Amino acid sequence: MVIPVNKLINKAHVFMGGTFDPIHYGHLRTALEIQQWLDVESVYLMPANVPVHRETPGSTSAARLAMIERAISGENTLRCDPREILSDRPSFTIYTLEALRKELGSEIPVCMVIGMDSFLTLDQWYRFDEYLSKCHIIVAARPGYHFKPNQKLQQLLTEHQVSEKSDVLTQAAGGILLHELTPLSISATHIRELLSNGLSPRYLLPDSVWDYIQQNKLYGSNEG
Ligand SMILES: Nc1ncnc2c1ncn2[C@@H]1O[C@H](COP(=O)(O)OP(=O)(O)OP(=O)(O)O)[C@@H](O)[C@H]1O
Ligand SMILES: O=C(O)c1ccc[n+]([C@@H]2O[C@H](COP(=O)([O-])O)[C@@H](O)[C@H]2O)c1
Repeated sequence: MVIPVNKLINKAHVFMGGTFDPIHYGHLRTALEIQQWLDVESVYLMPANVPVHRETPGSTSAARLAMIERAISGENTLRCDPREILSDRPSFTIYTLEALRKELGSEIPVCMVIGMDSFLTLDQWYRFDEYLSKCHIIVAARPGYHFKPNQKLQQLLTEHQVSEKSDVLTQAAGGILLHELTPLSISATHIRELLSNGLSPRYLLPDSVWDYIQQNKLYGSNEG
């Protein structure tokens, strides 16, 4: 059977890690736009359990997972990969990349999506010099974070930056691709601040997530 070209779905495995404390439209829109741009079947949101690089999240792992499930309910192209959040060990991304490679083999492209703020700290991540042998890195622009790489990151870019999506769809790993998206100046920090000041975060995140926050009185909110 001949499959029409526009029905061919790229096989790359794409994931976006985060604390998601709570998940908001900045995460969701980024994941969706990247899924559509790459024309892959889905993008996996990968919540961290024990973040290795920041304070303990303001809500439990179970609550963060429940909010993600509510946020992506009904959207087939976004999925949750709970491997980190269901694991007791610290959520070092390199362990996840090793596990993905074991499952997927060495040929399928793996793309890790991170925002510009995350990218600017990448050289401090555990065993970061091994990342590009295991995955591509897609860096999503984020309002408020300008592209100012330090010397180490500049060096990494000189060696690995690519400019076309075909570069990450046809090779298994090794490319860094910077990508512009609909700019959404939304952060979980701002949402938590609004809530702790008794203000509504509505329209910065899905109503299903806002309902969950109120029902469970998360982040110092009072039930509405
Ligand atoms: N508005 C946004 N636009 C683009 N990328 C984003 C946006 N918000 C978060 N990201 C990216 O999503 C990933 C997960 O982010 P995270 O869960 O830390 O959310 P956050 O809003 O940055 O949270 P916090 O304010 O608590 O640090 C990171 O790579 C981050 O850069
Ligand atoms: O493995 C590391 O050393 C490491 C250091 C900093 C961040 N990360 C991962 O980067 C992703 C985004 O982190 P954050 O703080 O924006 O939620 C999330 O999946 C973290 O586990 C991973």
